[in-house]
Amino acid sequence: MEPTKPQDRAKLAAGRKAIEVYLKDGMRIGLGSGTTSHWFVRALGEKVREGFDVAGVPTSTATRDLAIQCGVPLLDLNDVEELDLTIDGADEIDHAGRMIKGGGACLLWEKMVARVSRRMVAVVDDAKVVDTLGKFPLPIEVIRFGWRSTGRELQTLFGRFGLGDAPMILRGGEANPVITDSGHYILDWELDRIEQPDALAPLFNEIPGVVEHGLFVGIAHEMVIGHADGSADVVRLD
Ligand SMILES: O=C(CO)[C@H](O)[C@H](O)COP(=O)(O)O
Repeated sequence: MEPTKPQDRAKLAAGRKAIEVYLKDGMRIGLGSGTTSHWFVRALGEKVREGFDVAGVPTSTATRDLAIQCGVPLLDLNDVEELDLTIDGADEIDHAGRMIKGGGACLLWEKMVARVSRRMVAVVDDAKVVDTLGKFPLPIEVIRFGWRSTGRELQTLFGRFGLGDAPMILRGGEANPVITDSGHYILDWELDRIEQPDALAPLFNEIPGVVEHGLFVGIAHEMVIGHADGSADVVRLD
């Protein structure tokens, strides 16, 4: 079914363009999460029905379920040394291809799958492209044990970058916290402007309790930017 909302039409345009430009018979593909990636997965299902031999590693249980519904054959990441390509969305992307991801709480699997992919293509609607990352709250996946303590360490780290005022927000709230596919919590950080994403990104994983963070730097090779009129631009980043 064709979407009616302009942003959804832009997401569909990006997903379709990704199929047109990148998909080749025989490919093994990382299947991203979120609504934009899901347009891609649906379009991939159509290709499978046309006879394409493709298979994918899903980056969330939601994408796994959709892929099964669409008839896209699945692979286990354990059995894959390298993927040809990952197609995945983003919550924000700057002109250098640095991204904030994890709005759908899937950042851990998304980063693991992107890492084993020869190429990673970000599919976004044009509202996601920004000059400076940070308006979208940065998601950080933490283990449940001592999550406040981990959060305080994160606050200290942000303070070193002049970002120390952001409150600690547990996604879903304490009464009903969001639990990721791997059983963790998400802390969302309203940082407003992340001026030094490259310097900040490697420091999160030094904090015990942090499982993964939603800054994806040096990961995307290309981006496909969809527009509500159905057109889409391909931007190469390397
Ligand atoms: O990172 C993600 C999920 O963890 C998604 O790629 C991101 O949230 C974009 O989603 P959408 O395509 O629905 O806007």
